[in-house]
Amino acid sequence: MLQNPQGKMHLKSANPKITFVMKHPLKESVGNALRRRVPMALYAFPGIDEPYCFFEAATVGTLNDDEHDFGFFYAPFINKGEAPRIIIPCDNTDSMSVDSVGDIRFPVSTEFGLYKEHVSAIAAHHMAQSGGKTVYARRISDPEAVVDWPSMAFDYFSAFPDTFRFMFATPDAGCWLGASPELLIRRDAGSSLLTTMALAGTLRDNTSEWDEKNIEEHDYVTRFILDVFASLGIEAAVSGAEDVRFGSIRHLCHRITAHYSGPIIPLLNALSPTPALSGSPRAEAIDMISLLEGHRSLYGGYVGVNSPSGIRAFVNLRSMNFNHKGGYCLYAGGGITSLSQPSDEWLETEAKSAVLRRCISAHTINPSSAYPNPVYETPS
Ligand SMILES: C=C(O[C@@H]1C=C(C(=O)O)C=C[C@H]1O)C(=O)O
Repeated sequence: MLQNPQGKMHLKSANPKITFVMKHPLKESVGNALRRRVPMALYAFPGIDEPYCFFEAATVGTLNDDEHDFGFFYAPFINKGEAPRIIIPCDNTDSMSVDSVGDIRFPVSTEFGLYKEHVSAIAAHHMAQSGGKTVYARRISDPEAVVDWPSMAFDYFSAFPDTFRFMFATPDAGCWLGASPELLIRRDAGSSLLTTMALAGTLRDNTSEWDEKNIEEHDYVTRFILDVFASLGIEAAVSGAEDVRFGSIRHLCHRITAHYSGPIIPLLNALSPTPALSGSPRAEAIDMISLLEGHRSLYGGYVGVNSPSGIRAFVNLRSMNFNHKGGYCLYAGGGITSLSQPSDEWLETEAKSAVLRRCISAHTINPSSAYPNPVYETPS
């Protein structure tokens, strides 16, 4: 259904008590919600075309284990164990305005010169340490471009039907959209079966075998997840290696399952950010990221849905922060080890963000003079 946003559709609420009456086709409703600057969320689970959304009335609170709040939740990259924020459908139109965040200041685009300098420094650091990994991300931003966000989002979502697609707006987070291939946690209601994945390592072609660099950066993630589970007394099983496709690229993936019926929020917060988005050793990698990149906001944190059928959380990546009035910043990163080459890593971030950039260009109404076209420097 996301492929045909003009058509009629059944909208499902995450909260069984709320019925949504859509007066407009979906794309128009998204546009109206953004213009009205009220909290909203729209999402579609991997492999399912039917989007769920709350536009008409929604409020923002915190998601706690002991409260059965159903809705769309999100947490930032730097997460000091706080409960995620949650957007909950409600009966009243909320007076909260997404504008109350004030004017969003988007970080500037990371130029290749700075990127190369940072990636080289990180690789040298891991060489000196004889191991380890840091996930370094670049920003691609245009503070002024005006984009038709609903059309852009539906194009982007249509390109990645196997991902968790999301778009939401709140006063504290501003507006975000993304298509995440990376599951953080899934637990169905009434079941203690927990599923997660180690997803790290990227190839830009269809033929290469997984090499030492990719296997090393992947293994940090698998080991970290298993260590977190072990620290909570959770015994886990790891599946065989598989490739997960994202457009023209492939990621190395191991699915991990366990039985766990304990509180889920502490587990989510212990896992996030995994070394797929931070690095290893994790605390040191997070410090290095803060120093070199600055504030990541929600990129690298998680987004998800708590509903009567269970909880599903995904890593917030292949995503962007935008302002309904104009301006955006998208994020694209990759794991840097002692074996990293800055030009290769840059091309990896180009590949990860290619569809997002293409969709933005296709739906830009007035390219700003500061950044008329997404033309990227080719690394030398
Ligand atoms: C950091 C990103 O992706 C992560 C890093 C990967 C890698 O370094 O190979 C692969 C998948 C993701 O876990 C991103 O897309 O921004």
